[in-house]
This record gives sequence, structure tokens and C-alpha cells, in this order.
Amino acid sequence: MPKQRRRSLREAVFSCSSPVCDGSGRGGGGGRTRNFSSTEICDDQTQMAEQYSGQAGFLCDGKPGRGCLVPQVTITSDGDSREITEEDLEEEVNGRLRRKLSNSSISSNGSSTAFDESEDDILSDNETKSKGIVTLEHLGDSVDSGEQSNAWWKLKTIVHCPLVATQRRRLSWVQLAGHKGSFKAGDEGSILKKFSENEKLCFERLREDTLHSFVPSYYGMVERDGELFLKMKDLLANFDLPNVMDCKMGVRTYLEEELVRARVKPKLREDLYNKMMEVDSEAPTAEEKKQQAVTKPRYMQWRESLSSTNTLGFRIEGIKRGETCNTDFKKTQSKEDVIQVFKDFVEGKKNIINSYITRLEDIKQALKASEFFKKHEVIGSSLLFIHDHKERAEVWLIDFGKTTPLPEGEKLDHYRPWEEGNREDGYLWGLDNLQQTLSLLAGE
Ligand SMILES: Nc1ncnc2c1ncn2[C@@H]1O[C@H](COP(=O)(O)OP(=O)(O)OP(=O)(O)O)[C@@H](O)[C@H]1O
Ligand SMILES: O=P(O)(O)O[C@@H]1[C@H](O)[C@H](O)[C@@H](OP(=O)(O)O)[C@H](OP(=O)(O)O)[C@H]1O
Repeated sequence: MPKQRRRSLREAVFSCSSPVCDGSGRGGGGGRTRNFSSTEICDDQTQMAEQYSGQAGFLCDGKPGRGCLVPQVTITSDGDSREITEEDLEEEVNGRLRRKLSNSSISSNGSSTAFDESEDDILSDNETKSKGIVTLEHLGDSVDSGEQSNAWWKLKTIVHCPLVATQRRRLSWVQLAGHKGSFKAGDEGSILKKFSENEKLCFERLREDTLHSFVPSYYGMVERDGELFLKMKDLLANFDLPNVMDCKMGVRTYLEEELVRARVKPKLREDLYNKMMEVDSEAPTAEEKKQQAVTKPRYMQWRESLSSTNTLGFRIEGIKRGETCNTDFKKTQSKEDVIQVFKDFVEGKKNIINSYITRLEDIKQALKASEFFKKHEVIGSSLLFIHDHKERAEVWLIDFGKTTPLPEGEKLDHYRPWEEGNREDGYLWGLDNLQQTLSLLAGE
């Protein structure tokens, strides 16, 4: 985005005229052993030496998302409105939010890239952030990830190597969504996620909550190479080459704060424009094409309307099945399409579907009983589905980077339609739809 173009932005117009919902492993050390240590700041303050070897205007019809007019931030390049000052921004944002989130939990944009391409990054990415990143242990051969024409990427090295159990487990670790460089391997059975103050607070609160048995165990903060991470249970650790699916929950994937910021101080993003163009070159408006950029809420709303987020209250972010991964579900929108994706994911196995259905019901009961859930807006959080050839199947709640507390005394029911200011997320509505979807599949 050329600087002068950014600077020429004068006015952010809030408009609600647009109906969005239509109802409808890379190389390197196969057997290589690398030892390094890290200092861990666990809750009990025990210092541990860790050894790693081996390696707007809203008119809804009663349901959130359906028939809604979603608030838009429209950027106009002309106009004589005054310059937006930092004070304006603070005033606007502070008026709506009790506390600010750390930058890393709001957007990856300003986050450190210190670990990108790092030698020590044993769980490394094969593409940049935001496209649903597959992360695998380095191996002798490369991961066949460059085939953009083929949605399913083959992880071809896995089966050819004589591997001990720990190595097999590590090789089956996969990051199906999120930001590049977010994860590192922890010691046995754990992973490290880039620190976010907000997510840390959520993990701490969740320890005392009825939801704790549906959330990866949290082991405290860890410092590695001068950076902070949250250490948590690796949910894949006890599975044998698991199949994994990430479903992002809710009717909305951005914070109200992001909307406010974009309105008060619009930031045009060329990267998001490019991602939009890759999927649908007709999607950007004439103005956006001229600017070659879009705001983040605009991009996020477009993603929500294209996928099943608006229509079903959840969307599939990525899948690893056998040796292949697919993160190209941006246009998977209809119930029928979602059913088909689940059917392929479980390879038609009824036992697995039934285990998932049971687990989702347990999750729903825990959510309904949860004090944490009542008092938090849950945005961008996922359900991680995991099963293996032994037909063991689990579902876990992950990613609390954008899960934020409500003001004292306020509660959400997670069903009501979202209107800006009410902070509803449609999580339970989405979960109902997810359960219905799986039940339809079970009944086929
Ligand atoms: N505890 C865990 N155990 C195993 N895999 C995990 C765990 N947590 C996350 N993952 C994997 O990493 C991926 C990204 O996780 P997460 O959503 O927490 O990252 P993020 O960078 O916050 O993502 P986003 O940018 O979507 O908010 C998940 O899709 C999943 O594949
Ligand atoms: O899935 P896509 O199409 O790749 O789009 C990304 C996705 O919506 C992420 O959830 C979001 O990060 P946050 O959830 O942290 O906001 C990221 O924003 P970012 O580019 O600002 O990191 C988007 O680019």
C-alpha cells in the first residue's frame, strides 16, 4: 500500500447498507538430534531445564447471522473530514472496552517474526500466515506443499521413514490455522504457543471452570530464546497419526474493538486484498480495486459470508487426513457441503461420528454450566476434532486469543443475534448447527 494513498484517506464512513448474508516438514533432520534448553516460568515458579531431543445497523430475524446486515467500514479517498487523532481513537475504543487486549491477540500484523524461518523452529511452516498453516517437523524430504492447484497437500515423507513412536507423534503434529511461527514444540506431550496476555488470562480462569476438561491443560508461561510462550498440552500427543479438523466457532470472527478501530482509524491492508483476490477477483468493490487494499473487518466479513460462519455459526478452517492436509475451505458454506466434508474426514465411520456427537453434547452441557462462558465473548475460538485409526475421537476447545471478558455483571447467552455493543458471538447457535449437521450424517 503506497504511503501517500494511506495518508490520503480522510474519512471513514460507517455504513450498514450491505446485506452480507444471503441465507443460504521440510528438510533437515530426520534423525538429527538437537538439544537446547529453555527457562520455564511455570505457575509454581519452578525453574525447569527442558531437554528436547529427536528433533452495523443490524436487522436480524431472530437468529444470529441469518438475514443480518453487517456493519461495514467504507473508506472514501476524498472528503474534508478532520484528521483522526490518537486521542479520538483512545476515546472511542476506551468507551467500548474495559480493557485492551495485547496486540498479539488482536492481530498478527504487528507481532514479532523472530521465529520465522528460525533454525530452531522445529515446528516450521510451509507458507505464510493466515491461509491455514500446516506445520510439520523437519524431515529428510520436503513437504509437498507448493501445489496450490491441489487442495490436499500430501505429506509424503511421513510413511517412508523408520520412526520411533515419539518421532511419529511429532511428525503428525499439524497446525491447521493461525499465524506462522505461533507454535514450537515443548517437552514431551506439550506445545508452546506465542504469548498473548489475553489468552494467558483465559487459560488461568479456565482452570477453575467447568470447561477445564474440554480445554488443553495449561502449564504456565515459558521463555525460550528471549520470547514468551504459553505452554499447553499437545492434544495430538496421545494419538497415532491422527486425523484433525479445525472448526472456527461463532457468527463473527472479529472483535467489536477491531470494528471500532477500523472506523476511527481505518487501516487499508494490501495483503488482505490480495488474499481476497486469490479467492474471488470479483469480490473487491471498484473503490477497493482502486486502492488495492481492504480493511480487516471488511475482509473478515467477506470471509464470514463466503463460508458457513454467517449461515451456520461455524466454519471449517482446515483438515489433516492421513498424510494430506487441506486448508482450502473458504467457500464451504452450505450444510450439504459441510456434511460432505465431515463424511470424508471420518471416512464414513459411524463410531467416530457418534463419539463426536457425544463429545459435542458434553461440551454443550459444560458450556451452559460455565461461569467463564457466560462472562466472555468468545471470538475466533475453534473446536479441534481429532481421531485416529483406532477410532478414538475427541473434541477440544482451543484458541482464546480473542476471547474477552464482559464488563462486571454482564452476561451473554451466545444465541442472540449480534448487534454491535451486545457482544454476542452466536457460539451456541453454531454448536447447535454443528450437532445437527453431524446428526444428519450419522443418520445417513
Ligand atoms: N493444544 C493443541 N494441541 C494440538 N494442536 C493444537 C493445539 N492448539 C492449537 N493447535 C493447532 O494449531 C492450530 C492453530 O491454533 P490456534 O487457533 O490456537 O492459533 P492462532 O495463531 O491463535 O490462530 P488464529 O490466528 O486463527 O487465531 C489449530 O488449528 C491446531 O491445528
Ligand atoms: O483465514 P484467513 O482468510 O487467512 O484470514 C485470517 C483469519 O481470519 C485470522 O483469524 C485473522 O487473525 P486474527 O484472528 O488474529 O484476527 C487474520 O488476520 P491478520 O491478517 O490480521 O492476522 C486473517 O488474515
